[in-house]
Amino acid sequence: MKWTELSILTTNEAVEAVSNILHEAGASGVVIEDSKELTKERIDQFGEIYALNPDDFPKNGVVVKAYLSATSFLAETVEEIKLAIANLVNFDINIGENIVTLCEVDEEDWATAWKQYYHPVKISERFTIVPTWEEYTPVSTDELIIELDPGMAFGTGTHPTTVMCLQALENVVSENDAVIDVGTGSGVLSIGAAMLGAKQVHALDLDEVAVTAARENVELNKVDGIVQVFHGNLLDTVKEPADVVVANILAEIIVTFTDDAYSIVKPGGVYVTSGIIGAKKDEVKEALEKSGFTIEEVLMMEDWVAIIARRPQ
Ligand SMILES: C[S@@+](CC[C@H](N)C(=O)[O-])C[C@H]1O[C@@H](n2cnc3c(N)ncnc32)[C@H](O)[C@@H]1O
Repeated sequence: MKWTELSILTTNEAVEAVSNILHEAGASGVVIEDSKELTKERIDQFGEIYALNPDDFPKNGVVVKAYLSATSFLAETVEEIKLAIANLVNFDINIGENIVTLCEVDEEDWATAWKQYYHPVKISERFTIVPTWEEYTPVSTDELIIELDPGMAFGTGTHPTTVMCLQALENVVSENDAVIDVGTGSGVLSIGAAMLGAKQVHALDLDEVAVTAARENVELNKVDGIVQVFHGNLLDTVKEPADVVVANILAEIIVTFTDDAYSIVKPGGVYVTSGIIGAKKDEVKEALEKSGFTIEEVLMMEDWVAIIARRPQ
C-alpha cells in the first residue's frame, strides 16, 4: 500500500499543535525530527553515549512528518492541514518557516522509519521499555522490562503521556487488581499493569491495527493469561467494574465519558487519565469532579498532563 508522507518544517513552539492538527486530519502516525535532538547528550543504561545521524534531522527547527493513506481525500486533507497550521499564528504560535512538502512512500518504509530513534529507555522507577529488535540486560533485579514492537499503533512507551501513565500505574495498581485500559494502542499500559500484579486487565481500542499490535505485544511479554485485548469504543462494551481504569486518549474524548468511567471504577478505585495538553487540564479536572471523582494528583511532563482521580468509598 502507498502512503503520502507530509513534512512540515516548523518550530519547537508549534510542534504539539501541528501534531494535533495532523492527528485530527487522520494521519496514521507522526514522526518528529528536532534539530535540537542532535546536540542533546544521550546516555543509555550502560553509560554509553549513542550518536544520531545528522542527515536524519533538519538544520533548524523541527520537521513533523505525518503519513496519510493514499485512499483518503488527500488533496482536500492537505489543504485543510495547511490552513489549520497557518491559523496557528492567530493564537500567537510561531510557526516558523512552515514549509510543507509531500512525497509518496511504501508502507514498509514508514512502518520502520521511527525505529532508528527508539532504544531501551528507563521510563520510571521500575519500568524499562525495550524495543524488540534491541538486546538488553536488566540492570537491577526488580526492574520490570516491557518489550515492545508498536508496529503502526500508537505507543512506543516513551511519549510523555505514556510515561506518566506508567508512573501513575506503578503507584496505584495493587496485587490482584482488575484493570481496564481504554485506548490501549501498543498495549504498553496493560502489559505494565499485569507486571505490577494485576490479576486481570481488559484492554480495548477502536483501531483494529492497535488491537492486533497489542495482542502481539501481550503475548511477547508473556502476560496473555492476564491481559485480554478487545475491539471497542471507549467503555461501551465493558461490564465488569475495575479497581483501576486508565485512559490515555485526548482531553476532548476524556471529557465525554467521565460518567461512564465513574460507574465502572469500584468505590475507592482509581481513574488515571492522560493525553491531555496543558491548556485542557482544568476542563478535564472539572469534568472528572462533576462526575464525582476526587482529584488526587496532577502530573506534568513537557506540555502534557496526567490526572490521578479516585472514586470515593
Ligand atoms: C494516545 S494513544 C495511547 C496508547 C497507549 N495506551 C499509550 O499510553 O501509549 C490513544 C489510543 O486510543 C485509541 N482510541 C481513540 N479513540 C478511541 C475510542 N473512542 N475508543 C477506544 N480507543 C480509542 C487510539 O486508537 C489509540 O490507540
